[in-house]
Amino acid sequence: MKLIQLLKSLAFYRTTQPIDDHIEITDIHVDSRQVTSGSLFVCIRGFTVDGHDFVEEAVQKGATAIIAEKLIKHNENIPVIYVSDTTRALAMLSVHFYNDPTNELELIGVTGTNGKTTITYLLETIFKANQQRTGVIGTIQMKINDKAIETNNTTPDALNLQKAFRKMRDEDVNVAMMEVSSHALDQGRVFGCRFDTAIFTNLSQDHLDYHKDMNDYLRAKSLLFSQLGNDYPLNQKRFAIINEDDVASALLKKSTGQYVLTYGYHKQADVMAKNVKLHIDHTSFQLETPIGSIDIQSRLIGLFNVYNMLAAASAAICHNVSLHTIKEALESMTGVDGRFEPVVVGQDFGVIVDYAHTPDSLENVLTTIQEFANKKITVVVGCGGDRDRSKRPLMAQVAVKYADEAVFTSDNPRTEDPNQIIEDMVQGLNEKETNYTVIVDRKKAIEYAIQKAESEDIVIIAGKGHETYQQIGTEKIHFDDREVAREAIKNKGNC
Ligand SMILES: CC(=O)N[C@H]1[C@@H](OP(=O)(O)OP(=O)(O)OC[C@H]2O[C@@H](n3ccc(=O)[nH]c3=O)[C@H](O)[C@@H]2O)O[C@H](CO)[C@@H](O)[C@@H]1O[C@H](C)C(=O)N[C@@H](C)C(=O)N[C@H](CCC(=O)O)C(=O)O
Ligand SMILES: Nc1ncnc2c1ncn2[C@@H]1O[C@H](COP(=O)(O)OP(=O)(O)OP(=O)(O)O)[C@@H](O)[C@H]1O
Ligand SMILES: N[C@H](CCC[C@H](N)C(=O)O)C(=O)O
Ligand SMILES: [Mg+2]
Repeated sequence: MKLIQLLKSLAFYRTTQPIDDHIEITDIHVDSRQVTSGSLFVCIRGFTVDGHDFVEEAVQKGATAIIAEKLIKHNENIPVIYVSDTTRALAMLSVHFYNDPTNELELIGVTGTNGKTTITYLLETIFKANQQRTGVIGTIQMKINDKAIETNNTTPDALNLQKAFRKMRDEDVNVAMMEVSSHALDQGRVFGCRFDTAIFTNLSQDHLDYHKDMNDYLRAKSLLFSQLGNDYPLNQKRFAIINEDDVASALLKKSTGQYVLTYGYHKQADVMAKNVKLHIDHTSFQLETPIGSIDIQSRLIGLFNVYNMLAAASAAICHNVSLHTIKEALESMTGVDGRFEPVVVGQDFGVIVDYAHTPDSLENVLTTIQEFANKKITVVVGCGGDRDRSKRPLMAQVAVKYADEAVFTSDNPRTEDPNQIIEDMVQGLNEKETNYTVIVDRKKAIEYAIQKAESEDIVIIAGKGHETYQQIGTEKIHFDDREVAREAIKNKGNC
């Protein structure tokens, strides 16, 4: 694409020299290490380094133009285009470069502290059952139809997002569901995405390393709703799908000028679960919606998953999927990678791997297990390094409150001392709360819990779910809770 053409996506800019009509842009890059000949390099000020410091490297690698927001020294032959905000410019340029791909597909965004990944996978199953071609973007991976692509972030930056949506369109995807993290909303990674539907799951404590406080965290989440398609024609309805039972629902409803569809269990809502029956191996409820009601029997466990199913069903009916198809899909879903995933090697006790890494999700998972367990519950849990420190004591409190024994261990210590992270957790406990053991080495912690388990006990290994690594320092070492648990069960030898 011609540079002069691409720059039409920017409202105002200044250039160091007149833009030559012939300059062709072959690609856009934000990382100097990835620049290829003929690219446009956009300088982004990061949390760690400043992209403006890498212009020289970008030019050496063949960048033919630079977008910057602060004065840079430059090679006279390369035009520099100055804008007031390079992050916003990146989104606009990417949308233009990839020819506005989200205008060509139905796009559903999911935000909230817990449940996003689960809901996007439920939606994928529903839309597949509806004979549509699907794309998924989120924590585990990106998926284009059945092809999985590895990603670094739950929500990629604006450039990689628009590129991914174009790839989806090239593969005839017509509906995409993506997790929209609060970090992404705060950093403008989803500027330029034309959401048709925005889902809110719930709000509870997490990420207070990044957000100043819970209000700031909620403000970031609300951006998905305030950015929801105000420029759309009336015949194309946009929906905000909101959990009525969550205290944040009132503010989020006010944040959007679009249609609102609420879902819930306790409070009166547009879409409701009635007659909920929770069992150890399945869940049943009646799904009541504005287009009718239908009985659902699902293999997902726990009330929190009823909420996830309500959210997914609500979005699906807004996208004209029939109740019959929603039922068929929800009932076919066996689970999501690393979420409440049983590890079964023929042993006579239960082992579950789950991704609970917040106080609220840990409480949900432990209270769900408590409902069915009649013998000992052991939880193996840690807290991530270089992440919200204030959730550590809260997670320890939840662990000792709902489990008979907690084994505190490491969960991606990153650049922190794992002993100190566990110390921060233990600080949350009083002298009467002694039902815990500290085993820093996660493998040994899992082995210990499994070794001690007796017939019908339940061991829940929380926090890492689908992850296949342990990040120590800046290095990622292969580690999979499910593999370690399976090995430990075999070594115990009662299966
Ligand atoms: C705190 C945070 O959000 N950081 C994100 C941010 O990185 P950063 O600001 O540190 O970037 P940086 O390293 O300073 O680089 C600045 C610029 O210089 C460029 N650069 C850098 C080095 C170089 O040699 N040349 C060069 O050009 C970089 O490409 C970049 O454009 O921008 C990067 C690119 O988009 C992200 O990958 C990165 O996410 C990091 C890996 C991260 O851990 N983020 C977490 C906190 C996060 O975003 N999590 C949420 C999910 C949370 C949840 O809901 O559970 C997510 O959406 O993933
Ligand atoms: N609706 C929910 N409410 C509370 N807890 C939930 C809910 N759904 C799932 N959980 C718990 O949270 C964990 C993470 O679920 P999931 O991966 O779907 O959430 P997420 O919002 O994508 O998380 P992340 O922000 O890390 O990407 C699950 O393993 C389960 O323990
Ligand atoms: N997306 C979450 C994942 C946390 C998972 C847990 N295993 C950890 O590393 O803290 C985060 O980045 O906070
Ligand atoms: Mg997720």
